Amino acid sequence: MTTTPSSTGTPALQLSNIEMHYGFVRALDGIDMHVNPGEVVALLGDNGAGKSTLLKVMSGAHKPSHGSIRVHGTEHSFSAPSDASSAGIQMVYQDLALVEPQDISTNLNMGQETLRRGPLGWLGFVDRKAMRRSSEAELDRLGVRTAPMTRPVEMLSGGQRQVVALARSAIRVNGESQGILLLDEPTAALGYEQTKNVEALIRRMADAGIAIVIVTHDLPLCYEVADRIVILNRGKKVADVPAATTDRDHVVGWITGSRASMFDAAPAR
Ligand SMILES: Nc1ncnc2c1ncn2[C@@H]1O[C@H](COP(=O)(O)OP(=O)(O)OP(=O)(O)O)[C@@H](O)[C@H]1O
Repeated sequence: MTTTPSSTGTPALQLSNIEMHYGFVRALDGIDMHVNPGEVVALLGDNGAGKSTLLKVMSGAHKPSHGSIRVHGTEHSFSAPSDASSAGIQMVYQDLALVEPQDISTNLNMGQETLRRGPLGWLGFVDRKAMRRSSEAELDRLGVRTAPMTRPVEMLSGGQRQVVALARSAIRVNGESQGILLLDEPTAALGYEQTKNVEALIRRMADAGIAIVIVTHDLPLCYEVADRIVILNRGKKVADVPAATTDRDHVVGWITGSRASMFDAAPAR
């Protein structure tokens, strides 16, 4: 597992002093957070802690009221998810955003279709065989097993759908620069076996160099895949700790607020 910065020492994604207000509600209050290439960071917190808001800031869906975002060291200002996507950040939403009647290959290639050669390509005809071949190669590289490429997504199980959605994002971010994946509750509503498959895929994607942020309420998942745990409480970061050496009771204490923030100054004696 990678818990140290990349060879250049530059985080894949770095947020500094992020604030976000919804009217009078301060949903995020001075958040500093980073994720390194090849690292999995679990973002935890109770209901209303600010996790979704922070994920939306990272994915370009929300513009923060204050603060800066750097991707591989370059400062960005996202006005829309397409800006974040261009910077190599892909978000996998809980609803997965798959097109149910279309087959796996079509879903994997959505928005990046291969056109046929010659006049048919000029008319916008897609090359389904080439798309299937390249999708199979990409999935092999990620070590992903799914149903046959021609199977419509509506015929897949919940776990298989989650794998297709994750693989689609992994393929998109695995371009020239190392990508960043944001996952919103990736194992919610999955059974034991399906959860294990998704956990294994998340680890393989990280081992391929992708930086991953997971929002979850699932502590076992967090301990299974995360290198580091970041905990929010009422819009503030209260802990940023390595998963391997942090006691679960401490994590629960930070989530519920019964444990003081590790960033608060020690009380004067
Ligand atoms: N669109 C909105 N308008 C006003 N307030 C909002 C909006 N979205 C979130 N909030 C408020 O911002 C705070 C953080 O909410 P957020 O959804 O980010 O929390 P969360 O940690 O993702 O919670 P959950 O685990 O319940 O999804 C909460 O106080 C919430 O009520």
